[in-house]
Amino acid sequence: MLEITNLIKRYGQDEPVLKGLDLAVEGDSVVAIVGASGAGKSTLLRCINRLVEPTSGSIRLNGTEIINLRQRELRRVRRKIGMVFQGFNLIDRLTVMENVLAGRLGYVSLFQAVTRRFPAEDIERAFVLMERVGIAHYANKRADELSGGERQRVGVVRALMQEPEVLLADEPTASLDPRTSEQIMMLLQSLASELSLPVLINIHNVAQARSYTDRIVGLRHGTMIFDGTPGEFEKEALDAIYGGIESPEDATTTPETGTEERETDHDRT
Ligand SMILES: Nc1ncnc2c1ncn2[C@@H]1O[C@H](COP(=O)(O)OP(=O)(O)OP(=O)(O)O)[C@@H](O)[C@H]1O
Repeated sequence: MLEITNLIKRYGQDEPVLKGLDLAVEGDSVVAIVGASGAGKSTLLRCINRLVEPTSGSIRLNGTEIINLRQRELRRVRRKIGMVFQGFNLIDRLTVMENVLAGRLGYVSLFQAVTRRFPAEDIERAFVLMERVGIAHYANKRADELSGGERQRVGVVRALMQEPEVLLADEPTASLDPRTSEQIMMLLQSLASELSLPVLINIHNVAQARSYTDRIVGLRHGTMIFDGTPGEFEKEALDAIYGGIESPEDATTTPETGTEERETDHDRT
């Protein structure tokens, strides 16, 4: 379980970007974090893995306080926090398998890492996960030979190789076409439930947030102003979060479209 209490983040002397957030996320819950540009969504995710240093508050992952951990303990806890990125963050010249195994770097010795001698169980786990997301046949291909959707599947498997206790996804579908985006959202949703893994997804596409998550958290200027189910996320919440301006994605994609796609594509993911 991830428990965030009174989280404040201030960059320099500026006005705080996160103004005392409270959020608790249980295993296998998929939470969308929505909000206008600059609302603090990325800062929130980055505070959780301490890529950004929180100013104050508490972030506990299955009982371990993350704030104030020193380097060594922080490295250990970071292994438990998987991250999926908008731009995939793969190493292009390496193969899919090599990229996937990078998820184990926090667990193996420097010698094993440098000589690429990963334990057999790591390689086996890599194949199981790659099979699961449909990229096992690309294991020996270079990462830059894959499509965007395939590259994001590599990113997801790399994160899962860490055996994470929480998965953070920062705009994981923003670089993908609508259909591929929905497949990735569906995949994250199914993996959360299969692995009992809480997943937090920063997302601009409100329709996809509604269709593929269990809970939506809305931020405005660093304050949580909505926390509810997709069914409760109606015009009033949208107006409060986006100041009455309909988000562009919501105008072009309806939640119903998402539902149809989900049924059609069910077997693929
Ligand atoms: N390293 C930084 N130094 C100073 N200010 C920052 C830094 N990173 C982010 N900010 C500011 O913090 C605020 C929140 O940024 P953040 O990236 O968390 O928002 P966001 O909701 O993720 O936006 P977007 O949807 O555009 O990615 C913005 O005003 C931004 O300019």
